[in-house]
Amino acid sequence: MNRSFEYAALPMRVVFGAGSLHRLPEEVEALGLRRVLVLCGPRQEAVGKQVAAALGERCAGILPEATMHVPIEVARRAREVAAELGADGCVAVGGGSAIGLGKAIALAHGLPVVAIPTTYAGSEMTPVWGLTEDGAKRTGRDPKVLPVSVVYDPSLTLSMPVELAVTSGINAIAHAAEGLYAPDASPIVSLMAREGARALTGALPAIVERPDSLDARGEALYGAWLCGAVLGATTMGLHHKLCHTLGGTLNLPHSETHTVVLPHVLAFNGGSLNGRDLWELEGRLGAPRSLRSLGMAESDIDRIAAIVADATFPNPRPVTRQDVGDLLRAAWAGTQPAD
Ligand SMILES: NC(=O)C1=CN([C@@H]2O[C@H](COP(=O)(O)OP(=O)(O)OC[C@H]3O[C@@H](n4cnc5c(N)ncnc54)[C@H](O)[C@@H]3O)[C@@H](O)[C@H]2O)C=CC1
Ligand SMILES: O=C(O)/C=C\C(=O)CC(=O)O
Repeated sequence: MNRSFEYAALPMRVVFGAGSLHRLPEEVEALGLRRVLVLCGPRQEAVGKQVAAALGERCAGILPEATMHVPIEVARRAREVAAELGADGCVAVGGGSAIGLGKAIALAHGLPVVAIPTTYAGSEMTPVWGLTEDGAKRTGRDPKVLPVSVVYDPSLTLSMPVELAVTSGINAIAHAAEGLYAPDASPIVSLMAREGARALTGALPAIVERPDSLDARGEALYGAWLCGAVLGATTMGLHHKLCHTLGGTLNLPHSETHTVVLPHVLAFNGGSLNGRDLWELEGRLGAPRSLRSLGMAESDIDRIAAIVADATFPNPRPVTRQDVGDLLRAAWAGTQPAD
């Protein structure tokens, strides 16, 4: 075989294991940080306080205002708070929204981010930032938003509702699926993608059956780490472009949108993960399978199809406006994807 690829390892530390939250103070100390701002979502203020307590006098304050898709107003306020407090870094605890808020501060002020992920979204492993302004989501890559240290503690994911664990796990599988056919894929990325998808497809049914299983939660978080690393290393295609547009333009929920759309994109693109199999797995896991059930109006389909078809992104198969419209109509109605 005539192999040809490029691969750049991202500079970051990972600490993984149940109970590893207790390693946070030494991570922060090793970075030389003295006044960190703790970021979390309003529904996770308790875990934000737990993190602040672990940090002791190194915590400058808590901002429990992380919001999905990082609205620009929320980003601006967080940047102001960080500056007012004289913060020299951020600790973001939560899902992609909390970590995204840390990245928004890093993008403007260059403060290092330590991430403690509590979902499987994978933002902690990427130099990708996202901001939503005037109904449109912009994303970009910048090395300064890549978290410098990531503490994965599966025990912090036990509180994640099973419904979110399922959709967030499928969000992670989406990174693996598109990483496998990305133009900048490489052998190490493909290994991570296959192993991440394997871990998650095994762990999600186990979580549904036994939500309190730390082993299953740990296996899912391990898979999420790998899939997040795939997202960080490759350029995503049609699936991620569709989900960004649906999320940023219509404010649809992130992981649920990924869950509904992915089987249809896989059926369209082909590739090594099968869309029909995933759709059937989603049915067994009780996951949402229609955009209609997420609140999308049918009348928005053509508008989203036009935005996506006019955008530039790599994809293994060329995409027309008609293709995107047909795909969205099937995902909106929740019909079984084509074989
Ligand atoms: N820049 C990047 O590389 C990436 C960015 N993202 C962004 O992240 C956002 C979505 O992140 P998600 O993690 O899907 O959602 P999220 O961070 O908004 O979390 C969803 C809800 O679940 C709660 N939650 C999270 N973990 C929990 C736990 N363990 N127990 C109980 N409640 C918990 C949160 O507080 C929130 O209310 C989107 O804005 C998306 O664009 C997602 C993936 C990668
Ligand atoms: O939208 C962002 O903030 C950046 C990337 C992602 O959300 C990746 C994804 O769609 O899961």
